[in-house]
Amino acid sequence: MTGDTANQELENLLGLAPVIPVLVVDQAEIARPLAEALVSGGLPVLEVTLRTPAAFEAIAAMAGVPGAVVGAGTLLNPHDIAAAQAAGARFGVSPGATPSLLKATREAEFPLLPGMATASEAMTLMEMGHRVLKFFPATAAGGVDMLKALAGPLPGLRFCPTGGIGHDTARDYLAQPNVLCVGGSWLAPRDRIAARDWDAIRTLAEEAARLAR
Ligand SMILES: O=C(O)C(=O)C[C@H](O)[C@H](O)COP(=O)(O)O
Repeated sequence: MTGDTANQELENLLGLAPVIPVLVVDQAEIARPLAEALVSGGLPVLEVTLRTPAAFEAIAAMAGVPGAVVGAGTLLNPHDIAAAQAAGARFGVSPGATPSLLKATREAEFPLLPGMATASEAMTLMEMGHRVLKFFPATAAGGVDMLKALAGPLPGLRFCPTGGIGHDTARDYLAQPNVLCVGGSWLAPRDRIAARDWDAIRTLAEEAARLAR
C-alpha cells in the first residue's frame, strides 16, 4: 500500500462518522455488546486501545459486528501490528510516532493514524508520506487554536484530534476545516460499561453522531 493509498483509506474511514470512540476493554465478553451499542448509535469506527490483555480478543469480537470498522489504538511498537491485523483491525492509531513503527506499518500495509503534537512532528510525518494525523493530546497541546495555527503553513494535513475532548468541545474541533473527526473516550464511560448499560452508551453515540462536521 503506497502512502497515497493509505492516506485515502484513512480519509475514507475517518469520514464515516464525526467521532471515533476510544475504548479500553478489560473483559473480552463485553466487546460485542459495546460495539453493537456504538454502531447502532451511529458510530461505526471504533478504536480499541492495546492497553489491556483483552484488547486483541476484543478487536476480533468487535470486527464481527456488522458495520463496525475496528482499529487498534495505543500502537507503540512493531510487534503489535501483526497481532492487530490478525485480530481484524483495519487500521492502527498511535499516540506518537517512531521511525520503526512507521516503517513496520508501511511494510505490513497497515494504515496508521500516527500521533503528533508539534509542527516539527507534523512535518516529519509529512516527509514520510502521511497527511492524515492524530493530534494528541489535543487539549493539552493547544486545542483548536493549535489546529488553526497549523492550517496556514501545513494546508495539506487533516487531523483527528484526541485527548481531553468531550461532547461539548467536540463541536469546536469539528468546525475546523482541517479536522476530519475527533476521538474520545467519553462515549464509553467505565461506570456505564461496568453496569452493562448499553442503552446509555447507545444514547451517547447517537448524540455524538449528530455532531456536524
Ligand atoms: O491510548 C491511546 O492510544 C492514546 O493515544 C490515548 C487516547 O487516544 C486518549 O487517552 C483518549 O483521550 P481521552 O478521550 O481524553 O480519554
